[in-house]
Amino acid sequence: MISFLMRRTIPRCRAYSSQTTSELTKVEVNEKTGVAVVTLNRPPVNGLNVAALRSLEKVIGDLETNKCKGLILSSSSKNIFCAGLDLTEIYKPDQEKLKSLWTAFQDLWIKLYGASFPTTAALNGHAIAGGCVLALSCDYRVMVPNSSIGLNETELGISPTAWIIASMQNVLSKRSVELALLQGRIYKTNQALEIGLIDEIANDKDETIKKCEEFIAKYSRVQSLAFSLTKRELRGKAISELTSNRQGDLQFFVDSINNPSVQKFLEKYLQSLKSKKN
Ligand SMILES: CCCC/C=C/CC(=O)SCCNC(=O)CCNC(=O)[C@H](O)C(C)(C)COP(=O)(O)OP(=O)(O)OC[C@H]1O[C@@H](n2cnc3c(N)ncnc32)[C@H](O)[C@@H]1OP(=O)(O)O
Repeated sequence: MISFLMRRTIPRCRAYSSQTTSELTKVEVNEKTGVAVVTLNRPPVNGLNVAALRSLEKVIGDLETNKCKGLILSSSSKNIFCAGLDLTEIYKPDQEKLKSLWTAFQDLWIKLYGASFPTTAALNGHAIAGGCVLALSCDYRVMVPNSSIGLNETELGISPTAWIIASMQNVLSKRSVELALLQGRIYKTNQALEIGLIDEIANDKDETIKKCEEFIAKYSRVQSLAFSLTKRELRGKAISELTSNRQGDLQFFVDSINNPSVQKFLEKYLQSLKSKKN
């Protein structure tokens, strides 16, 4: 069943004993449970460029084909889950690359949000903007202390589009979504737990994975077909709204990014990230 993931086999004593590694996304499947740990691997911050988005999308597609029992999305970084879209791809962007970036992000969201198996995010660190979208696209989120999570797009001058809002509305109260999005607010771990943006806190990365495994195990008695049909009923509307308006959604993003005031802000923002070290 999971033979496609077994090209590089590691010793049986490990719980997760079959694995493939691409440069950008590492996959380890527990042969006993069929649960896959998928690790984002684009140092330093797992910035999402086209290749990273496509790599993750392909992995999820393969897991779907191979009837995976559950997904744990993790990161190879010590303290960052994902810092969102690669800012260097949206500052002074090449227009074709910009379109490919958003199209790849749409494709990934459709696969992850609509996955027919339980999905979890083991947040071993910050999950900002697109990183938060990845977490919100999963069914469950566990985060380590002293990290941050949220959608800061309005701070950057970009307005979140309908499917991103839908992902947040799936998790938070209407009031919390309004406050979070209109303020472009980033939450610390304990605040995120309070409003329901994450489901649990874990002490460290290993514990995030353990808690995600426990969550997925709760579905062991649920019929796969019933699970996927129910998820489709719950999430299908948001997905079909995007699939029927892909071009409009893309144009909105491209226009937002090309807005001179957004470009001006991105320039300062990138400088401020760089100057933190000095
Ligand atoms: C309608 C639109 C809705 C959805 C759209 C989504 C758009 C996005 O996702 S835009 C991306 C927004 N992301 C952010 O605002 C996050 C920015 N980064 C941070 O806040 C911090 O880096 C961090 C909290 C994630 C981590 O902080 P830490 O102190 O550990 O590391 P840094 O020194 O800040 O970063 C290391 C290194 O990485 C560069 N970098 C950080 N984030 C990004 C990024 N998103 N893309 C590309 N590069 C990034 C940062 O500049 C540093 O680079 P140098 O080592 O070269 O200085």
